[in-house]
Amino acid sequence: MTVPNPARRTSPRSDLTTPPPDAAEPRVDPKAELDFSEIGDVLGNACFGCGPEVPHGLRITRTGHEGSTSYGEFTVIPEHQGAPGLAHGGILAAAMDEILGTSAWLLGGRYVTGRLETDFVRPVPVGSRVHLTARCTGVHGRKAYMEGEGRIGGPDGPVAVRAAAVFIEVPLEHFTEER
Ligand SMILES: CCCCCCCCCCCCCC(=O)SCCNC(=O)CCNC(=O)[C@H](O)C(C)(C)COP(=O)(O)OP(=O)(O)OC[C@H]1O[C@@H](n2cnc3c(N)ncnc32)[C@H](O)[C@@H]1OP(=O)(O)O
Repeated sequence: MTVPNPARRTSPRSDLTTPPPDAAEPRVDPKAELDFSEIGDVLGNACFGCGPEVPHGLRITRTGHEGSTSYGEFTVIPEHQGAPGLAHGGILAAAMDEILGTSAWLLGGRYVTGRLETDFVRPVPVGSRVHLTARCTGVHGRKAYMEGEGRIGGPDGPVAVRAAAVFIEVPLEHFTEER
């Protein structure tokens, strides 16, 4: 049996992260496009992914979107290292989680990651600028199916990481209730 080489696949999707045939096309909520301040009420500026002053955080900057496709960037710093001189895989997965979550946000609901699948395609040296892209591939009930990739050095740079995910819509209380 031939084992597929993940580096040669163009999508990391499994059955669990592939929208079902009756999934709806994603629709961006114009309010979500405009009302960016609301996410600050939920996440504040303490988010490891995008908090602008979180020590050793990813400090991802969101650079724009077209429909549900969102774009962002971050730089791999020494504190993100796993193997010597290279980004830790968990850091790259966190970066994908953040940009996938940004595209889910644009749908207008409040979403959390239910499942995140990641293919690590090539090593990412410390100091790299990683360009992130994510999009919604379908919506089914409370589930938003997402996928994206991270490229080294520029939007057309080599793909380093690919991810697919299912985000689940939750009520505001998910974030505010005491636990
Ligand atoms: C641009 C402007 C800026 C915007 C910035 C925003 C950026 C934000 C960036 C942030 C980025 C970081 C983001 C983060 O880091 S979010 C933090 C990480 N995630 C979590 O903490 C989530 C923890 N889990 C839960 O709270 C619950 O398990 C949830 C809420 C997910 C579901 O529990 P709940 O009891 O509510 O729902 P349910 O169990 O009835 O399931 C409902 C449906 O969902 C399906 N399902 C459930 N789990 C999975 C799964 N694992 N794979 C596939 N499917 C799954 C399930 O089959 C069912 O489908 P169906 O039977 O209806 O068909």
